[in-house]
Amino acid sequence: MAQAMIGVIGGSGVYGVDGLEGAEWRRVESPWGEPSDALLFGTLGGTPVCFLPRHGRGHVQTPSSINYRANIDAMKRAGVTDVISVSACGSFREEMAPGDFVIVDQFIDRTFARDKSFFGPGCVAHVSMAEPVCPRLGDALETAARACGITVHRGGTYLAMEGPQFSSVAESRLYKGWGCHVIGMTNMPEAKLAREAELCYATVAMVTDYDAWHEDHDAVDVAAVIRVLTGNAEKARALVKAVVPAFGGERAPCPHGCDRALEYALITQPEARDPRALAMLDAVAGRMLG
Ligand SMILES: CSC[C@H]1O[C@H](OP(=O)(O)O)[C@H](O)[C@@H]1O
Ligand SMILES: Nc1ncnc2[nH]cnc12
Repeated sequence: MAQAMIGVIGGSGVYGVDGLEGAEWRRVESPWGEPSDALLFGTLGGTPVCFLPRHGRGHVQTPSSINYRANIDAMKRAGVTDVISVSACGSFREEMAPGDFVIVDQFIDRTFARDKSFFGPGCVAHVSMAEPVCPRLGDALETAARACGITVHRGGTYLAMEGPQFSSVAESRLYKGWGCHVIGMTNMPEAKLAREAELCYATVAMVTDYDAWHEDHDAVDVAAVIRVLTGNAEKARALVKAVVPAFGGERAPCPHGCDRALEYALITQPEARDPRALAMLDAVAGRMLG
């Protein structure tokens, strides 16, 4: 049985980890290009942690310019087993109010200007995204959030939009009508790539606003997001500090199969695989490709 290493991808407002012991920023090279930043390594209560600011320090990457493949590959390469994605979001539900956290369990991917797979010509794979979020990681996050006194909702659908502009009123009403719970710009293709890399993945979506559908609230703008973000970010850092020690010691394989996602996904015949494609997949799929 292996030891867990928890990867934390910090979104808007979350640019570090509280109480990280032995903290050290280290660049991780990836064949997929430049990750958003160096990775911050350390331990929390003895459990290894690796933190990556999704937009880079200083928030320099847009949702569309983030190299999601390099970010996930770098984490996999560094030994991460579980990814906690911390993300600001708008809400389509009255009861999911600014300041609340949502542990989402579904995504609708409306992004269109991003590289979405590690696989392609020369090595084709189709992983299941039916259940994109790891319930074991979600359980740990829910328990830790409640222990921290955070108002947390379990389950919800996150609509990933391309951005960087926010939605129109018509779009916001449309997504609400589709049954979505929250909206953001970054969790896709991040969640798809984490699944391809056989990493457990869960999102803590921190509500900052009611997007543009709510008649009693102004449509979202960055100033409104930032007003709520500061408090949310403090709660998120407390949550990370509380959840990581739950992963200490030896750990059983994922009961939901996240760590074996490629087992029935690769379809290119071994003799037809392109060695150049395989070389790029050494970290993500080395377990399966030998
Ligand atoms: C600063 S508001 C819009 C911005 O915030 C969210 O980022 P993240 O998911 O990284 O927290 C949203 O997706 C947009 O990128
Ligand atoms: N309303 C919203 N739409 C997209 N991304 C967001 N991030 C925070 N609030 C958002």
